[in-house]
Amino acid sequence: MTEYKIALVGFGGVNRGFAQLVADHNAEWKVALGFSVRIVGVTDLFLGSIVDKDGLDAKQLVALPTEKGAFAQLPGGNAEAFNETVIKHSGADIIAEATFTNPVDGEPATTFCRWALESGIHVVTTNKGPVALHGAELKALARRNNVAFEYEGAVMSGTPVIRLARQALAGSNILGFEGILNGTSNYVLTQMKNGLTFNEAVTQAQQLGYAEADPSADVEGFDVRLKVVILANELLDARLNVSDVTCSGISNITAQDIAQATADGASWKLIGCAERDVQGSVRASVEARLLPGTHPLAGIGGAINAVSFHSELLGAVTVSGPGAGRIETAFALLSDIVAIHTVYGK
Ligand SMILES: NC(=O)C1=CN([C@@H]2O[C@H](COP(=O)(O)OP(=O)(O)OC[C@H]3O[C@@H](n4cnc5c(N)ncnc54)[C@H](O)[C@@H]3O)[C@@H](O)[C@H]2O)C=CC1
Ligand SMILES: N[C@@H](CC=O)C(=O)O
Repeated sequence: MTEYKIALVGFGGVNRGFAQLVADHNAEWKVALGFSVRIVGVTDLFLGSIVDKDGLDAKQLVALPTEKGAFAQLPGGNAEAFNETVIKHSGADIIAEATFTNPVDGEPATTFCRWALESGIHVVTTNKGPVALHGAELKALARRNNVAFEYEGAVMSGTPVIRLARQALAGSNILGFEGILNGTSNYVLTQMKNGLTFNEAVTQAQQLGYAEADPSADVEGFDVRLKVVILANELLDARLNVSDVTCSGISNITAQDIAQATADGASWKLIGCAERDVQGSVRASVEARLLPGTHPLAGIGGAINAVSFHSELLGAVTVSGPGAGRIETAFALLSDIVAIHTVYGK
């Protein structure tokens, strides 16, 4: 029986959600998935760090109070975040990287991924920064070190999009995509329709664990822009940089705009899209659009996301599911570990 030793880098909503999955489901994974997981280290800028090569108690980790330096309360824990030690020297086979997304340079998460990959350790991440801004370099680094760099949760949380398009739609000739790719902004638009103010809806999205550390990334479209870059580079063979994608958000949409749209049977949605033209160049954008009620994306509400892939052989294929959420995104880390097990396991 394979047992993966995992170190968690960042212990906010997503990695705490992953520890919860381990606490609740590790025994059944042995039977259903053919492996189990042992958490050997955790590090977090706010909480500190802890390593135990014999394995940490996942339930105890989940129950840790969100207080500065809280890991010092556990035997062997420290109030300081020894990120490099935990990544390189905890004995982990896999690093689950879930620190904040930095949309400018992807740091420090990109450095964390590099440390792991250079040390021959697999990386699973939900962080959009390293993938959108340094994806090609990190994939090459992983290949050179014969390890995996997996990031299913970087787009649409636990809803399978990247692997589905890359594997199940291989050969269909994907020409483009359009989608609702941010849970927070879709939740905000939905709650404004239900009568909340913009600020009240953003606060709710933060409480529910959907929003970025800086929620302006959600409502100004920057988060979707990273996801568009990831999907376009992955599926359209594009080499887009963030600056290639035109970008605007939803913060200018007023309660009156929403009411008018509702009266007209339409809905405002933040849409990220990209398409390849006949010359092979890819154009991409992020913007709020007023969709008629008949549009397939018009009825997607709350933190649910959806993306339609346009392919030569199938026409439109649309996938819909959770676009944010702690447990939903933690599931994406599990799906990455399953993918690693399929290739490297046994
Ligand atoms: N929450 C969600 O629904 C989704 C989140 N993501 C991405 O997953 C990642 C994690 O998300 P959440 O857990 O919700 O964020 P969070 O803000 O709850 O947790 C991030 C944690 O990283 C820690 N951290 C920040 N800088 C660090 C550093 N230099 N070293 C060590 N730890 C550091 C923070 O102290 C915090 O506890 C983010 O990149 C986010 O964009 C992706 C898909 C969905
Ligand atoms: N803040 C993001 C989280 C997932 O990427 C969102 O709301 O979609």
